[in-house]
Parts: sequence; structure tokens; C-alpha cells
Amino acid sequence: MQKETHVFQTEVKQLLQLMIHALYSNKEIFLRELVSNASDALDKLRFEMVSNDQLSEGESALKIQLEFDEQAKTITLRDNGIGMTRDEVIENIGTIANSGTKKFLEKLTGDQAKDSRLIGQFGVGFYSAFIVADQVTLRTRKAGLAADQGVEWQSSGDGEFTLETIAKPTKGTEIILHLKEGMDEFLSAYRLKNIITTYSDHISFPIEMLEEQAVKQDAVEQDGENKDSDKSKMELVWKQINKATALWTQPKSEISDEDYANFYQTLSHDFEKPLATLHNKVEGTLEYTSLLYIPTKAPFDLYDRDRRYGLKLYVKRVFIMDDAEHLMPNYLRFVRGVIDSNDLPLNVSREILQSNHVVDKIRSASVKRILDHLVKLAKDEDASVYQGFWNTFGQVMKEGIIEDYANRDKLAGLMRFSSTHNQDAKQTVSLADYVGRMKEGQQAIYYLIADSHAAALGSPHLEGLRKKGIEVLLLSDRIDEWLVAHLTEFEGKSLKSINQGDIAELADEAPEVTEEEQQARTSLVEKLQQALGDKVAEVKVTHRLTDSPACVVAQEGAMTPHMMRLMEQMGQTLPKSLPVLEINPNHPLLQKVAILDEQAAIEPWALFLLEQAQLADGDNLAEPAAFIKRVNQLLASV
Ligand SMILES: Nc1ncnc2c1ncn2[C@@H]1O[C@H](COP(=O)(O)OP(=O)(O)OP(=O)(O)O)[C@@H](O)[C@H]1O
Repeated sequence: MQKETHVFQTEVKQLLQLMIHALYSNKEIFLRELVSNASDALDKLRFEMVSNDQLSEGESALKIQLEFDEQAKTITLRDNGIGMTRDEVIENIGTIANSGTKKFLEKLTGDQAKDSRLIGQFGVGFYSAFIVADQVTLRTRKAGLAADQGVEWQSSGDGEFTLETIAKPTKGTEIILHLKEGMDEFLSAYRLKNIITTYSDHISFPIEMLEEQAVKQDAVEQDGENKDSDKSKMELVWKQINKATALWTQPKSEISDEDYANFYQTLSHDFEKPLATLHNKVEGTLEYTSLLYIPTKAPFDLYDRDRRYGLKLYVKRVFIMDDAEHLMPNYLRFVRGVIDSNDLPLNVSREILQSNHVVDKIRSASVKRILDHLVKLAKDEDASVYQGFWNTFGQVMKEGIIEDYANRDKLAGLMRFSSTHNQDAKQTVSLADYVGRMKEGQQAIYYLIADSHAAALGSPHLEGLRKKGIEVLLLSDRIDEWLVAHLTEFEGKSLKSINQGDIAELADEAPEVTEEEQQARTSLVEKLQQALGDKVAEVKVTHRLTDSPACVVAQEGAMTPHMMRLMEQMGQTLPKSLPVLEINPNHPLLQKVAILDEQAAIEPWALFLLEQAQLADGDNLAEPAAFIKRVNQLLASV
């Protein structure tokens, strides 16, 4: 087939530009990325060969070779892995951007240091070749196809690439980098070897480089006169330069922190050191090894629904799949690592994983390991470490309360909230802290849910409790309504919303009122009730408020207004449950209303009190213009 030219998709073009500039300070990672791709290609072939040994094409040793040419200024990386068809080349490296690319580009900040970290996580893999090369040639042939079905891809990274069908006798992929000006540092065996042993020592396949070695001359020649002279000449031979042992199979005592960290980088593309590394070998009825990492930074697509998460699954050292999501519950999707099982079949599929007791056991033991480690971190004297974890992953951990019933108690202990104790928007208060500060006889752990921390902190509902010195947790994450629906108690203390039903601690504080006052109150309540009709479930005198004139609360057991708003935003139509309007009869506004007699005069006040209470609660008024008109009329009339 003739050479044809294609253009990169716009997103790919943007990405290339960005990478070339932003990753400059970390340029040697190109090699790690390409080696990682080669290793993936070998993993895939090894897996395919389990059911089809023809694919080996007579080459049983799977390996990666690296060489450089000082004159031509090129570096070549070669693997004898699975290779790619023409269509796969087009799809994988060229016209079609990775599904995350757009989202990734939207996340960019313009700050080089931050962006380069993002790029790393995003795993731009192959394109990182253009950090050091101004021309890249990729030659590949899919294992199992005929020798003349090879493909050559070529690009200088400036918007276009060419494709040509070529003959390639050996399966696999070869990438030739034509180095840019100023990149001569990579034309050095020492430097290349160093990068490989730093980043790719524990890739499970051998990586070879050419090395000079003295080789004995032919025996015939040696038969001559000078028999003793040890004639030998220097020759280049392929020598393995990495350890090529999967890191997790090594004894812990032989693995340095650096080894662990470098392997984490290979897995996650994250430049940051992981927060925790948990390496376990399990023997007995079940045999497997797990190497789990808790990252320090969240991946940029932590909340991306399309993103696949999970661990790499190996069976008896053979790579099976990436993102085996059944090995970790969804809420621990930020955990990276490897599980290598001796008990699963090699032909295991995602479907089998879904309902497999071996997987279930590995998963629950792995979850336990992660949670136990977090519990330990949370107890650490240096609170900043766990706090840092919570600031990054707290919202996701909250999903655990909903998702993971078996571990609910442990998870509850790991939760952190904002509270009136320190008023801070940062979530630093644990339920145990709260319980430790509970007043004598306090009935429940109180919380308030609002749309934002500021709205919660300024809520009129807090007034009465604040006066009594009772702490209230302030919840304003979207997930909090679901959290409290599932977390109804902690250490025998129930959790209770302060804008739903009555609060025992406040009811017993009702101040003495004279019979006359009581009558006046009853009549005020009746008047408002009549004016509001079916807009409210009830009007009653509050114990909650000290400064504000009124507030809305939900009836005991009914959905809070905040929850109703969330459900509506999610497109759920619900039968309206009406709010209870609580009034503060000591407030000057209410005293004003108390002396009005005519229903026509009371009505705008009643509506105004209800609507301002709803506004303070974060509700959107159905008729804002009518509200403003009413307020203006009332203001003009005073
Ligand atoms: N040496 C190779 N042999 C076979 N296929 C390859 C090779 N290098 C790249 N590919 C194919 O090209 C795709 C894109 O590679 P790239 O490195 O850009 O991203 P990735 O490997 O999918 O992502 P990540 O780098 O995050 O693992 C790969 O998924 C793979 O299918």
C-alpha cells in the first residue's frame, strides 16, 4: 500500500504541544513510558499464547531491546510482543484521542509543575517520545499476521503522521527516536542503563542492551604457531540490564523504598511518592500476593464515571488484565497496585471475576488491609498525615459508608467533618472527638446539612444549640445526605438532623410563659397557619431560634428540604412533603404581626416569614419576583 498521510485529532495535537513543553524538566520519563508499553505488549502476547502457542512464531523468549546510534543520533526500542495491525496503529496512536483527553485538557491550569504531574497521571505514554525526539518512526507487526502485514508509522509530532505497509519478518514493535538537538545526553550506554535501572528494573521481562565483550577467536586460527597467545576480539553482544523480576514476587527484605516508589510510578504515572505501600504474601488455603499503594494525590479523574479503576490482575505471574474493578470496591478506586493469584484460572474473564469466591476473599482481605492502615494513620501523633489523606480522598471515603456495609463501623471511625466546635470549613472532627465532647445527658450526635459550609454556619437552626453549647456537625458535601441516611448511629449514639423534628435538649428549656402570653402565642400561630394554608404542614413556636424570626424544619421522619432539592436536581419527582414553619414570638417582626387582626394584613407577613426562612435554608423560591414585590410593599408600609 502507498504511503498515506493522516492528521492528528485536534486534542492529540494539543496534547503533543503541551507535553513537549511541559514535561521538559522530566524528559527521561519517555523511556519509562515506552518500556512500559513494550512490557504491556509482551504481557498481552504471553496471555494470548496460553491458548494459542502459534503466536510465539518460534521465539519463546519475550524481551525488550534498547540500542542507540551515536552517528545517526537515534535510540531504538524493540519488543517481540503482540504488535499492532494497521487499524490498531491508527486507533491507538494518532487520530483518535483517548476518551479522557478532552477532560484532561480542561483540567490544565497553566502552571507547568502541576500540569506536568497531570500529564504523568494521564499516561500519555507513547507521545512522550516527542519530548526528546523530533521524528519518531514506529514499525510494528501483529503476532500471527503474515510478514508483509507490517506497518510503519512516522511523525514529527507537528500535526501529521504517515502510514505505510512494510515487510516485517519479526512480530512486535520497534520505535526509533530521532533525537532533537541538545538531547545527546541520551546517546550514552551509561545514561540509558541508569534510566532503565531507576524506572524499569522490575518490569517482568528482560531489557537488553548491546555490550562489548571479549570473544575467543576461531579455534582454527589458534592452531597456528603461537598457541599460547590468547587471541580474542571484542564483539557486541546483547546483555540483560534490568533485574526482570516482578517486584511483588521478591521478598520484602530485598526491596528498597526506592524500588517500591519507582514501581508505583510505573503503575500509576504519578510522580509523587505514594502515601502508603502495603505488600503482602498470603499462603494457606488461598495463595496470592498483593502490592497495594495509597497515593498521596488524587488522580485528576477521580470522579469521572467513564474512568476505569482497579488493580492489575496477574495469575501465576501472567498478566491478565488492567483495572480489574472487582478487586477493589468503588470507593477505594484510588488504590493502585497488583494482585497475583495462584488460585484463579488463566482464562479468567471480567464476568468470572464478578462472582468468584476467590476474588471475593482477596478483595475483602485487601480492603481490610487498606482500612487498617488508614486507622493506624488516623491514630498517628502527627495528625497532618491522615488529615492530608482526608482532604484528598474524604469525599470518596464517604461513599464507603453507603457502599460497604461490612466495614461501616471502621469507616465511621475514619470520617472527618466540619463542626461548630471550631467553625472551620476543613473537615477535621471525628465522630469520636464529637462523642468525647457531648454534654451530659445529650441524646444524639447532631448535624446540619446545607448547600455550603457558609450556609450551614450561618443557619438560624444553630441558634438555640449554640446558646446551650451543644456541638453540631456541619455537612455540606453533596454526598452527605446519603451518608447520614446510612450512618444512623456511632458507638450507640444516634445521629440526628437539627432541622427535622424536635430536639430534646431544647424542648425542656421552654421558658415559663404567663397564661396571657400563651394565649397570644396560640392566636398568632393560628393566624399564620390560616394565612399560609396548605403551604406548610404546621406552624409552631420554636425552641430552636434565639435571634431569627422564623425557620423551616422537616416533620419527624420526613425528607429534609435539602434532600428534596437534591432529589429534584437528579430529576426525581417526589410528593412534596410540607415544611413546618417555626416562629420566634420574641422577635420584633413577630410582635408586629401579633397585633394585626385583619387576615389581608397578616397574609403578606406570613408569606414573607415563610419565604425568608426557606431562603435561609438554601431553597429557591418558586416566585422570587412576587417575594420581592411583597417585601417592598411591607417595607413601604412601615
Ligand atoms: N510497543 C507496543 N506494542 C503494542 N502496542 C502498543 C505499543 N505501544 C503502544 N501500543 C498501543 O498504543 C496504545 C496507546 O499507548 P499509550 O502509551 O499512548 O497509552 P496507554 O499505554 O494506553 O496508556 P498508559 O500509558 O496510561 O498505559 C496502547 O494502549 C497500546 O494499545
